[in-house]
Amino acid sequence: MTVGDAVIGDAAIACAGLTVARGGATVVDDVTLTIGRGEWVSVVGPNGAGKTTLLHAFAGLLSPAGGTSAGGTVTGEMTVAGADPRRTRRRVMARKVALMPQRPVVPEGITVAELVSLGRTPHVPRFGVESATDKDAVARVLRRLDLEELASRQAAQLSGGELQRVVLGRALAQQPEVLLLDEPTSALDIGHQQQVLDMVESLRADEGITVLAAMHDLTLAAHYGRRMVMMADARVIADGAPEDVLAPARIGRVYGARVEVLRRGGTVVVLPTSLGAGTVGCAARGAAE
Ligand SMILES: Nc1ncnc2c1ncn2[C@@H]1O[C@H](COP(=O)(O)OP(=O)(O)OP(=O)(O)O)[C@@H](O)[C@H]1O
Repeated sequence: MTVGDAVIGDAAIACAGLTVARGGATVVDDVTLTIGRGEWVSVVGPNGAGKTTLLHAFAGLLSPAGGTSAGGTVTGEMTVAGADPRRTRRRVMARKVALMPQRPVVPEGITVAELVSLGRTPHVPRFGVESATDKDAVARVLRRLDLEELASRQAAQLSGGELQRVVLGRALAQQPEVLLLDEPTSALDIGHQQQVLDMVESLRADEGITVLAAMHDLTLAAHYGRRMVMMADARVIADGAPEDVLAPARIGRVYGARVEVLRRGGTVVVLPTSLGAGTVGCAARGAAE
């Protein structure tokens, strides 16, 4: 099977010339990527670069079969877990691909356990009831994410960080082949950041799920993603090992930030520096190379 010029073979995600237009603007521009099964790829880039839109395109949230919806116009080639999300029914796609959204919508009156159970919906037959397997999957997720004590609480009353773990739980309960994470740890304290990302990493290593995670924390993104894709102005401007992508000059150009990039024990650490102490500094716009 090929997408564009690439032979995708066993790829979990492949796209060629993927372009998304929204509200008259091109917000994802000519993106070509191939992501192998079992990879963890971190997507980084400044606000508005197009990260969420890319994840939504892969999740099939932007356009129904045919290509156009209020969400945007998606052109180019794309396959995710063996299917084109634009031409595959949402329920079928949801058995293979789960998205943890940046801004979750929480139905009124729903408990934590019920919200996590929603992840089983694509697996439960229409007009059927949850099986023992479904209940087991939910119980396992509640345990692994340290959510058992919160199970009967109203989801709408949780703290931002608690809710973020519950929403990840819903995505994990889907038991997807491809897990799309949009800022999965933005509301978490440092302990829960590690707990949650370590858990996703163990699922990747043990069960071979593919992880594509949009993350703002460059150090965490580099620590968990063996590969990093950097976006700016709707385009992919760098794709490779974190130590290559996170060049201080590039971070300065793309983010308009002054940073120092250190290597510590095989991982890359990005430190903000104060005026005068930094290595670089300049404008954020027009950063695409
Ligand atoms: N429904 C929409 N209609 C029009 N423009 C949109 C819509 N959704 C997003 N955009 C625009 O698309 C661009 C990319 O947005 P996107 O949310 O993908 O960026 P991002 O890289 O995820 O940003 P952030 O880091 O701030 O979450 C932004 O300029 C945004 O304003």
